[in-house]
Amino acid sequence: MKLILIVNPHAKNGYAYSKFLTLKDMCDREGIEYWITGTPWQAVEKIRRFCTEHPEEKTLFAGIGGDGTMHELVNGAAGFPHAYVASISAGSGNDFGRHFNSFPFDSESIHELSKWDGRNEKHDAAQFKGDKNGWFVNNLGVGFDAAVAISSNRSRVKKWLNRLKLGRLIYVYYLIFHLLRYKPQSMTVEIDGKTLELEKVWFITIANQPYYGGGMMIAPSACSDDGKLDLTIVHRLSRIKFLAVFLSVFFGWHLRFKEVKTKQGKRIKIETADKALIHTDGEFGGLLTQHHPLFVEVAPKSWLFVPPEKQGS
Ligand SMILES: Nc1ncnc2c1ncn2[C@@H]1O[C@H](COP(=O)(O)OP(=O)(O)OP(=O)(O)O)[C@@H](O)[C@H]1O
Repeated sequence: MKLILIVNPHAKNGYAYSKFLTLKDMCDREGIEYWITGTPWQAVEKIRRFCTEHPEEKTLFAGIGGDGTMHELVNGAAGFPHAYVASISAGSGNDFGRHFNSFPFDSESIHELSKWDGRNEKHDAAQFKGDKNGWFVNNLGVGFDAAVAISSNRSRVKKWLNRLKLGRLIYVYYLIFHLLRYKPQSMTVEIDGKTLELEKVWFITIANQPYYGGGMMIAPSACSDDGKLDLTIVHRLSRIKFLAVFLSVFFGWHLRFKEVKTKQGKRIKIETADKALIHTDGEFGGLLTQHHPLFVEVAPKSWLFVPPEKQGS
């Protein structure tokens, strides 16, 4: 059994990297392999290549980063029966760790992982196909929430605000920015063969676990090993009421609004005659357009997770 640490040097604005440097000598001394990624998506390609070239070797890939890093690890490992995934928490939002449980970022965790005995849990992920293809493990969003997440991720100011521990301000800024400009759209959603025609849709999220946006409980009933995905659909409401709904997600009160629909399903198709942004685990997931409908399908128990032995880290 093999352990490979995967360090995203950009997670939490370089915190993951600078902290890892304090543990690097220990890893070198103890022969623990680590990859420090050079570009986004490199981890996915390296994991797939490694798993293909070493089909007999049970390998545990432990991500040092946040949700974007774990998104890459699951995209690399999903579908390989000998690839296992763990998370060492070193990101800003860490919704992955909130649900699945991460290891704390310290030498004890690395030691524990290096003595891993094969213990694991099987979880669902989902595959999406559209303008872009891939897997997600936390959630996928279409529309307003994707616009806010993607604008915030791309913002150069975010880095500086994060250094001042004011990173959330950038979400508030883009929340207001898109709230004033966003045009809700008509969408057709097919869930396990049943069609819903929806008007004035602000956003649709498809969740595998409850948390998103750094701790908001968007889908309280979502369960990552039930073979189903949980949809939250927000539509047909004024800008001002939408703001109230969006803010209520922080307290989990959004389900009390009649304009918020929840559904469960295994196979989902979303179409629009307009154009909408998609995020997958908070990362850019392509565009929903007339020419590129979005297909999402749950992949039950398709990846193997190694949680800390002491839960709640
Ligand atoms: N070597 C790299 N160079 C640049 N970007 C990278 C590299 N490796 C991964 N990334 C990207 O870095 C971004 C941020 O990573 P991540 O999401 O893990 O950290 P975070 O934003 O601090 O945490 P969270 O998403 O939990 O708030 C992701 O989009 C990921 O794809």
